[in-house]
Amino acid sequence: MNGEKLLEQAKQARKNAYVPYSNFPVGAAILTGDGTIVTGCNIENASYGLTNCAERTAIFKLISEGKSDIRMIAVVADTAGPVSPCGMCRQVMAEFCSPGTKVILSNLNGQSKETTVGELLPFSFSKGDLHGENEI
Ligand SMILES: O=c1ccn([C@H]2C[C@H](O)[C@@H](CO)O2)c(=O)[nH]1
Ligand SMILES: [Zn+2]
Repeated sequence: MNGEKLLEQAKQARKNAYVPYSNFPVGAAILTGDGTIVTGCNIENASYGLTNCAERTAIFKLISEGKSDIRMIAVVADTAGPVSPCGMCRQVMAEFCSPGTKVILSNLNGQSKETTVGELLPFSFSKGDLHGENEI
């Protein structure tokens, strides 16, 4: 499984997005160490703030299935350049990924950017901060 194939899965999941308010469907796909793929789409609500992004849908599905070991995340939307995950999703990625975990961001024209969770959210708040273990 490579980034291109994972992006294809994200594009498929994007078709399931529930976006009556923004009309901005987003798809995400996660690859784990054992080759499992879990996908997600954004799911909106009449109470706008309850919206769940595609990335968090995929991560929460994965965790709720008792899986972890995220190796790669792909995200796709109809943006001018590669889509850029929101801050909330970056924080959730930081919780369940390593700083080096690969993230492939793309648009529908095939413009894509490969980055990492650590690049997307440097100096993130984490478990260690709660327990007094992190130093600057
Ligand atoms: O990376 C992103 C950016 C935005 N959205 C969603 C949230 C909302 O449903 C819509 C517009 O912000 O796109 C995602 O799912 N992922
Ligand atoms: Zn988000």
